Amino acid sequence: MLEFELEMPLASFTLHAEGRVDPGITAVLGPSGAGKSTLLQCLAGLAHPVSGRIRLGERILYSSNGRIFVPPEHRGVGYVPQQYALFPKMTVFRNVEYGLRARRVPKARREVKVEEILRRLGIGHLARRLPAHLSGGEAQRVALARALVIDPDYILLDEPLAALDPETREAVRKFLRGVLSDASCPVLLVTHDVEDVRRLADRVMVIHEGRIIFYGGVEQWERQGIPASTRRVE
Ligand SMILES: Nc1ncnc2c1ncn2[C@@H]1O[C@H](COP(=O)(O)OP(=O)(O)OP(=O)(O)O)[C@@H](O)[C@H]1O
Repeated sequence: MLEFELEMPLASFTLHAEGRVDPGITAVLGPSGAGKSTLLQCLAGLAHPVSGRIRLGERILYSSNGRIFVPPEHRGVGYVPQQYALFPKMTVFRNVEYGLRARRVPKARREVKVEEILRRLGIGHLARRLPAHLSGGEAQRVALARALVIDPDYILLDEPLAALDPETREAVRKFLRGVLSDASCPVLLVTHDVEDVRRLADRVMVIHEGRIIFYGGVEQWERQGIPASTRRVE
């Protein structure tokens, strides 16, 4: 289980997020500008809160009191940012290999791991391509392969389906469900689309102005009629 309590002043409000995430897929919802991406960046170790703590099981990843800040590459996090952020001059293979190199995994082992994940995600044939020559759906899979190849302890996906056309979106949804359904770790998936919640999520977390105002099952969320709003509530 991933537990956190985070405080970080933002442009127009302070992110003050306190919660826990159980294993399985949690859809993260909330109006634009609510703090969803910032929360994921804090959990990944890419944004610095002013105070708080993050705990994954027994491991403390961040504690302002204890002066602990585990850097992203040592958190065991699989993170897919909004625009995938693939390295443009590296092939697909090198992009996916990157996290293993950073962890000093030996070359032979790296090759086995990368080939295995590319095959699992159905993109083995793209290994030598550069990101500029990938479709949106293919780039999405490469970003996911890069996040999963390190066998992450938790997974953060920031609007992984947003840039896709409706047809690809549906295909990628099925594929994500397949890949992540056996993930026994916490997965946070930011989305604005109610269909993503219904098809992918085990639970829902709703953020409003930097605070978590709901965390619970999909049915409970539907019963309460909380919208997967795309607009800031004025
Ligand atoms: N480093 C920062 N310092 C100060 N303010 C920030 C910082 N990063 C983001 N913000 C502001 O914090 C608010 C939350 O931004 P964030 O990107 O986390 O929202 P979001 O819920 O992911 O939105 P969207 O759904 O549009 O992607 C916004 O008002 C944004 O302008």
